[in-house]
Amino acid sequence: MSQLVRGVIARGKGAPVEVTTIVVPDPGPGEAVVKVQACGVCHTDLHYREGGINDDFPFLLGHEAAGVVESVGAGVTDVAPGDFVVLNWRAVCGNCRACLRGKPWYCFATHNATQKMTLEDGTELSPALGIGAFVEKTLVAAGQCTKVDPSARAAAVGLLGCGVMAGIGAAINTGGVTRGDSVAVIGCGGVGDGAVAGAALAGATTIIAIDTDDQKLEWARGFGATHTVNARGIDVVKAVQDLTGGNGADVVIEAVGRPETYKQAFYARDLAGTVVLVGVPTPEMTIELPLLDVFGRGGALKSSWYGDCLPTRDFPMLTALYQQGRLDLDAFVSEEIALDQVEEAFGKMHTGGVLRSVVIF
Ligand SMILES: NC(=O)c1ccc[n+]([C@@H]2O[C@H](COP(=O)([O-])OP(=O)(O)OC[C@H]3O[C@@H](n4cnc5c(N)ncnc54)[C@H](O)[C@@H]3O)[C@@H](O)[C@H]2O)c1
Ligand SMILES: [Zn+2]
Ligand SMILES: [Zn+2]
Repeated sequence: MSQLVRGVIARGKGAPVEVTTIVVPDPGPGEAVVKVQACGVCHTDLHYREGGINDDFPFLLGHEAAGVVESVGAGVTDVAPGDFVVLNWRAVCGNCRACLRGKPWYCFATHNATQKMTLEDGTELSPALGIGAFVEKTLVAAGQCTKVDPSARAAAVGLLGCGVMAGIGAAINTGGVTRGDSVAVIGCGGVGDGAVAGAALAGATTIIAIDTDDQKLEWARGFGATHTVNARGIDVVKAVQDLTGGNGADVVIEAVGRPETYKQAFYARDLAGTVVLVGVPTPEMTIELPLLDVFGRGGALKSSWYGDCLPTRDFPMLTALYQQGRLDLDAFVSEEIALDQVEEAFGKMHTGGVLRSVVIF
């Protein structure tokens, strides 16, 4: 029997989101229905509602969530009703070329639920990042559910489902930050501060946080930034060079997704440094770089999807660090909000004052 629940959808490009009734089918083979307890508001949800990712409206937004498995379909053995799980948007297949080559974070056969959640009139919804979790209950593939310590706070560990994981993983997994490194992070929202926290966990000794908002910079210090730079009206590349003995940073992480910050990231690295691109640009964005500059700089230019994470390895590990007081996930949660405040939370991404708004059910 399908169930009727409340959820947040984006109907068309740029239109404000709305709370409406969603039809959640029973889980089919390999699927699970999860009672969502908390779901963070990520900038990628705003990209969806602005039509910046694709045009498959209407979207069921939300993808950074933790909750409890309510029911599972045939053949599901890894999770059972009652399990506390963090949802992931990349359930790796184990069999594709990427998986077999030991790089499952590039899995191109990601399994999401095959059935669709719909509106009451039968309109099929596109779940954001294959999840859709601004909803009381959601249908996902069982492989999208990763069990973590059930005593952990849902609002905190749910953030591992996207932004904070993307940031920590960009630093540790993609950037390979190690003890003694200098790291610059451009954009200190939930993702960028995840990168700051990841760099600190990895033992970086210089961590430069860069943002246009002083409040964000103050929070970045709390996550381990050793230096902060307000990017307004200054030469960001020079600022990073000045703080790294003229060299540029060993690892530069871009967590904004704009042409000017992509360009800053490219030039702010040490000649042998690594640039990690995490911010998501829109399809029309471009930058021009002299080929001599591309050629003349060694190191590596990488992008990072989901922090090159393995949810089954990384979610329980980071939850353990959180429980031990070594990773302050609570500090990412600026406010707990209700389902009908998602549009307001999008507004705060521009006006500031909030690191992560988290919808609590
Ligand atoms: N690659 C991935 O796997 C992945 C995962 C999640 C999110 N993202 C992307 O990462 C980006 C950041 O997401 P978020 O949720 O942290 O967003 P956010 O809105 O919380 O944070 C963005 C930050 O960038 C700052 N900023 C804006 N313009 C700037 C500039 N010119 N210089 C320096 N700082 C500037 C803002 O003040 C803000 O603090 C988005 O593009 C999002 O889509 C990527
Ligand atoms: Zn695969
Ligand atoms: Zn996200």
